[in-house]
Amino acid sequence: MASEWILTLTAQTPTNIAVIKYWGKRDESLILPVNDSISVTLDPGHLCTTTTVAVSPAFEQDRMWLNGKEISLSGDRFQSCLREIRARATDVENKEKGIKISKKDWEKLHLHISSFNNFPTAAGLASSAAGLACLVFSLGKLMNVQEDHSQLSAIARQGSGSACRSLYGGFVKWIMGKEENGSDSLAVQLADEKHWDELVIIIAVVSSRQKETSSTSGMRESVETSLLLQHRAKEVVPKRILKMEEAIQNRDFASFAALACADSNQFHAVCLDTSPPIFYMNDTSHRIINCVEKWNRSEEAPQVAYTFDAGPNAVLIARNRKAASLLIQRLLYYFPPNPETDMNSYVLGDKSILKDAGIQGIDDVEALPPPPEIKDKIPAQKNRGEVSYFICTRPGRGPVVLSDESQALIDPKTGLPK
Ligand SMILES: Nc1ncnc2c1ncn2[C@@H]1O[C@H](COP(=O)(O)OP(=O)(O)OP(=O)(O)O)[C@@H](O)[C@H]1O
Ligand SMILES: C[C@@](O)(CCOP(=O)(O)OP(=O)(O)O)CC(=O)O
Repeated sequence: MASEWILTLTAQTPTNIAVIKYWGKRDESLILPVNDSISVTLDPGHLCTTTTVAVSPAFEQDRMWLNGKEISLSGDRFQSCLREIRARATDVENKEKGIKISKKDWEKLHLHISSFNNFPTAAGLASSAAGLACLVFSLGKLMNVQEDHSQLSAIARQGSGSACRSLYGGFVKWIMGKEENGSDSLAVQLADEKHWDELVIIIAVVSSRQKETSSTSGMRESVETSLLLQHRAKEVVPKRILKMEEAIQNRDFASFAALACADSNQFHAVCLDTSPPIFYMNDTSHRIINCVEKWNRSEEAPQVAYTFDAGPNAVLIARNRKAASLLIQRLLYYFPPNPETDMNSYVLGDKSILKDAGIQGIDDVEALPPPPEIKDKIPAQKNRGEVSYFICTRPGRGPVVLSDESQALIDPKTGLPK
């Protein structure tokens, strides 16, 4: 091997939102869950991680930069992913650059990794899921790993449980598996993103001051203290998984919404059943649930499903574009922005939903009438400034390699972040 070359690869990976939740591990170090879970992959056009991985004989150690800042790779989770993926590396040849790397070379070659999330990191938007999935996917491609996406998902799982579901687009199931070594605890695709492309997803990023308990420690405490978690894992989730798979296959929104809302509520009930109790949702989250429940009950069939992860942010799944535009009207009525806020920075992502709703500027928000389901009742309270911003998105595709050099985050000449 000549010593001056640098080989790079860039990939993009989506985040995902669980509609049947993963909460609780049976093995902490391998990250093996106590139940199956199901998620929807979110459109990477709006929420994604981009990661460039580089290898060179000139690199002296493995290094990583996240959003431009160097971070340590010494944690067990990063180390597990690096070890597992290196163990599966195969021969790589790049004729154009005259580079040949043999399977055994990978053991001594070091990596530089630069990653960027196009949405806030550690803000309850599952950056760890997209981030760890992207790390494993991009390294797998760079090292010519032959394993399929499900096998890669079992490696990403060891970085963060929910990351395994980001190896596929559309609707994904993480099968908990039975093996002690975790080899059968992996993700499979239930349906791709085109299967149910009417769905529209609106995320309400709720302003929150308090630092929440991390998912990792929260679920550890629930496993140790919550009897409801044991009941949920044994009796409730297995049946719900079957029903949710059926609802997705049949595009049965009424069942999908009932199951997703019930499962989110039960996950938060498990958090309350934990000792000491964990509070992830706040008053704003509860107000959003009320708004959706009230509206759904006033219609013949549910229009929107809600689900909340380990934080106060709401993920709202509307049955179609029409329902999404009626939803954004309601959300903006109850949660108008602070004065001086530019609508362009208050509603992000697919802004065409806003256009469908007839909202161009702040004046249109102020002029919104109360939703009909509260008509003739006590005027609804407005909660200005309780939501930081909304993101409009949809179910999206799985990881892809980006071949356009301009999207790479590492300079191919220096081996350092651009
Ligand atoms: N692009 C990335 N590449 C590698 N690791 C990442 C990346 N983005 C985030 N992470 C890891 O995930 C951690 C943040 O995870 P954390 O669970 O705190 O937040 P989150 O996933 O954004 O929110 P939540 O889990 O509440 O939805 C970061 O500190 C980092 O270790
Ligand atoms: C509430 C959840 O979002 C919990 C996600 O937990 P993480 O995957 O972040 O936890 P670790 O495996 O410890 O990294 C539900 C879900 O995504 O299924």
